[in-house]
Amino acid sequence: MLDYSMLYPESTVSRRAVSMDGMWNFQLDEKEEGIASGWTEGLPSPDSIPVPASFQDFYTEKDIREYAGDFWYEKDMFIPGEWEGKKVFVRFGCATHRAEVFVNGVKVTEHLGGFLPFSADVTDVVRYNAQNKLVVKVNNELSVTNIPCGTTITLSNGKKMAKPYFDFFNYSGLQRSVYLTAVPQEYIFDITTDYELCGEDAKVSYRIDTTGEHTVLVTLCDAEGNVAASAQGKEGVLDVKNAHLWEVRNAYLYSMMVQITDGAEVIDEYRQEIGIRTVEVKDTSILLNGKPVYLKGFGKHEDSDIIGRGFNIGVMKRDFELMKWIGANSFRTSHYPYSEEIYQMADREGFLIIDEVPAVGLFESLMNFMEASTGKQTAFFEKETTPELLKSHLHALEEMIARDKNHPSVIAWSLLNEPESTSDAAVPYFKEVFDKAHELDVQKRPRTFALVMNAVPGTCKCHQFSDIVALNRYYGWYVKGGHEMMDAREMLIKELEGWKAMNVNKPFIFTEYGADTLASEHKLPSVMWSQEYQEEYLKMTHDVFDSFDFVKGEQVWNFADFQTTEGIMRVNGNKKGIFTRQRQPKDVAYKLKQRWESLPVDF
Ligand SMILES: CCCN1C[C@@H](O)[C@H](O)[C@@H](C(=O)O)C1
Repeated sequence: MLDYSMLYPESTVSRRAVSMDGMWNFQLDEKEEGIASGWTEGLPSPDSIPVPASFQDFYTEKDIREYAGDFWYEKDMFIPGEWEGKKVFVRFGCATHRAEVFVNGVKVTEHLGGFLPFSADVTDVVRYNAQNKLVVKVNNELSVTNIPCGTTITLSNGKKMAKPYFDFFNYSGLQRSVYLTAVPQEYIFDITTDYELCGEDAKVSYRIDTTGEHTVLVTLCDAEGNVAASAQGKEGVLDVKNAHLWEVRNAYLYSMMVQITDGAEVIDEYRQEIGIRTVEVKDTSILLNGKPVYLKGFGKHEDSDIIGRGFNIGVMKRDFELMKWIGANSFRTSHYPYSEEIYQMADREGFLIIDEVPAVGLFESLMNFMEASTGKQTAFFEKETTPELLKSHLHALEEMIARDKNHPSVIAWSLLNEPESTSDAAVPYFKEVFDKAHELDVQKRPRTFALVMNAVPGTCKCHQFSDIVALNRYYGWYVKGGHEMMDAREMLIKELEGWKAMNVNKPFIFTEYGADTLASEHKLPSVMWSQEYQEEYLKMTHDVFDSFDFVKGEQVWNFADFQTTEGIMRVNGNKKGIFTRQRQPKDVAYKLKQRWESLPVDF
């Protein structure tokens, strides 16, 4: 069990959640002098910067964009007198990739992992009815002992630089909202739900974790506010008659009200939206509420102009409108858990999410997938650092499942992305990760990982752990691109024939396939990077998918163009988007819309 609650910050009759978003003081600490120089009491010569946001794209200096090392944030926070007697926390949506938190000069917590929330209990260090000094030291260096993996080099001028083992920019900072929260001394710590369908009715099993022993009441209301069921006790089952199920692209949310009571007094109260649905794998089908579903959608990134990987509520709204327009029903949170608000929106809009832990870059090379496409074998999991990496990986997995477990939109866990999975050493590592996910998730959702290109029939030693086999494949781009596409098609068919011959009897989905495309490029006949080529590539790939009945999902890489490190393979970022980074359609979006709107519903 984590030592901080993962419940989303909410104000209720017993709680307060105050946003600290806005301009914060900010200062780089290239000499790593901050601790010794007393920055924990306040920054000596700060700039000011928005939170939530990555810091890299605000400035004009390349040294700042490429900065790797320590950097500090500072914010004054007023703690009202009426909070005295409650427990007071500072809750970070994330701090990328690690943080130490100080209040009034006292260290209150630290956290490793850049894409999940954590809280600092500041009850005993704050002054009430007064301003308090919050200072956060963040560090964005990469290594092979934390996820996502990479390394940090030192340039000839002594400056550090991140070298990711992954294909997205190492944006960092306080990239999600920060809240000041107050809860009663006895409060609701966690809520866990599970579902069973019984004809027209449903059973909602629940467990409520609190910090005390008073009575717990649970009331489930339908969307009209009518009580659908209620129960007393920290664990129980709510019998819901004529349950209105949560369906793909046809969401229905109930409101679960949880109260800790002492007679008529409400000690703590928290409300969470839930969707009654089941998800399971049966043979080669993915079943939602017992009915087969075919995943249509994307690999995405939390990525946009100016604020980088900062949570952008407007981009979130536009992305969902575009996904509805194009006929998608799902996306993978490649390659890290996204902001909570995105899952809340998917719950409301009826989108299916494959929730991915930031285990990317677990392959022994900088351009990992390029090495993989050459069949290069690496013993990534035989390093002496592997045990420490596994510890970080399992902790991030525990946080992700604790945070996202009650979202009806989350239908599967992606536990690694393009790891090295062809060596014997990978097998025990994968077993630990997959077993942990099964143990932590009361709903026992399907588990998967994205197979990199050298993980094919006969070489991959780890797809045995997957409930859904997810393939990242680029036949026609990284392999046999251009006029050789006819041979790429044959290679894709050959691989799928190979999987078919293995009688894996699991659903296969493509979690990546795509072609870099400049929205400015038209060419007849086509050439790679032209809009015409992206269309030809997707048509070839889809035609092959349609001839294998165990293919149960297609998630194009990528929803939108996104920022990567600079290099000879990237034109100011990855251009495989169906939409531009500014969320405007490339020509192929209209073809994809036609395909997805014409695909049969049942598979
Ligand atoms: C084996 C494919 C790996 N895949 C990872 C993803 O993060 C990259 O952006 C993508 C690409 O190269 O476009 C390749």
